[in-house]
Amino acid sequence: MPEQSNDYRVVVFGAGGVGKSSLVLRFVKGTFRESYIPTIEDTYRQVISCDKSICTLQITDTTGSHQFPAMQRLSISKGHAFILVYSITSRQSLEELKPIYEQICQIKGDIESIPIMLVGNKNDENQNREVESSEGEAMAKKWKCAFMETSAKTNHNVKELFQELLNLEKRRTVSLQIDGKKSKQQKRKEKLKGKCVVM
Ligand SMILES: Nc1nc2c(ncn2[C@@H]2O[C@H](COP(=O)(O)OP(=O)(O)OP(=O)(O)O)[C@@H](O)[C@H]2O)c(=O)[nH]1
Repeated sequence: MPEQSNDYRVVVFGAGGVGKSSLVLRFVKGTFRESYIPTIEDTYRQVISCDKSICTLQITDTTGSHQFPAMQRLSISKGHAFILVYSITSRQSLEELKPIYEQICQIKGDIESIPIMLVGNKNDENQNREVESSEGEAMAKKWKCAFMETSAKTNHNVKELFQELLNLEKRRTVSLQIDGKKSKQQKRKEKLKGKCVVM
């Protein structure tokens, strides 16, 4: 977990209607609503145990609207980890994640040190599928992040999604500690290798 803070800030991004609020509400409150109420921005707190201590997971559910670029930049700056959500029923929603990913790269720099999950939600809607799992996986590989398909409706992989994000953070912390012992030249080489690529 980041030093000097007991809050671990996770920011959820994605196009309007992909199910960001539904995933967060399913995780935090265990509920699901069929109706669609667009979000401006909501923040939820969940107490979790990490190793032998307690910390707070602060989850920011952002708007799917493109009207608030300053809010988006601020959320990226403050975030420790990111969940990028598209709907498997909308290829467009996957496309819309690209500029968000690019902006995370620009603001955060060394992208490989940031826990990011690419999430294909609504996987209960297989009959309306526009994006194959293999395409999500390929994108995640390109973006050097982890990938999962979920359904906020059926509760498929929702807890696992947040758990995996925390696992990524844990692995990152360990690798940063190991990294501390590497030579400057080796670190530079690895940094160059970790540059962001957008398809
Ligand atoms: N079938 C199915 N529908 C879902 C799922 N997740 C969300 N929905 C539905 O999709 C619609 C939009 O869900 P939201 O969670 O409000 O989407 P959002 O991404 O937060 O939307 P914005 O607030 O506009 O950014 C609602 O009608 C939900 O019931 C899912 O996993 N499966």
